[in-house]
Amino acid sequence: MIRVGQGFDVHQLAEGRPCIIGGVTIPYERGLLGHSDADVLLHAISDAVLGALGLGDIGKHFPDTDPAFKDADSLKLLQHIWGLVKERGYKLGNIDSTIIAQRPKMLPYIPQMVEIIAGALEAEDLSQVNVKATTTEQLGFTGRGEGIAAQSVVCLVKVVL
Ligand SMILES: Nc1ccn([C@@H]2O[C@H](COP(=O)(O)O)[C@@H](O)[C@H]2O)c(=O)n1
Ligand SMILES: C[C@@]1(CO)OP(=O)(O)OP(=O)(O)OC[C@H]1O
Repeated sequence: MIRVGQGFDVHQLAEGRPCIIGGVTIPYERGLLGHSDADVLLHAISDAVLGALGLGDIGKHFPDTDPAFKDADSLKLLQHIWGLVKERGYKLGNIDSTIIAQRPKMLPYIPQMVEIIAGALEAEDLSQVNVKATTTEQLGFTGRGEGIAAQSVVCLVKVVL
């Protein structure tokens, strides 16, 4: 038995904020704005995992009106969600994600993101976790550098005992 989910998220780029993507703090002149640390990639992954379980979305579990999640570490939110996966007897099949950003250049940071995501999702092998990046060729809000988007698709596999 497998279950598949997809997630998509967008955060605005703003001055005076750290640029945290996939759990990695990337040196950049601006960062992502949100109620939490605004880790757009971990949010897309969280939504993909919740979608696979039929459990709604990240805002349902961690409302952006709740002060408890102000500046929350999105890795901790994902780890909590992964607990729900394990409770239901699933493990990671594979996950594939794309960061949509004109800048900064993500490629140097992707191996570290993969390690962090693989840790949170308890992957048996790093090949189960793929992260890609693309520009939008200077088109649209991502192309103008107004924000960064991310999308993710996950496959969960029922653990056979
Ligand atoms: N923010 C980004 C965007 C892209 N990359 C890498 O560059 C490659 C080419 O991007 P195009 O949008 O021109 O197709 C892409 O495949 C990524 O490897 C990146 O590192 N950071
Ligand atoms: C993560 C949460 C909660 O702190 O806040 P944001 O960082 O604003 O992120 P978003 O992807 O808009 O929605 C989920 C929120 O509930």
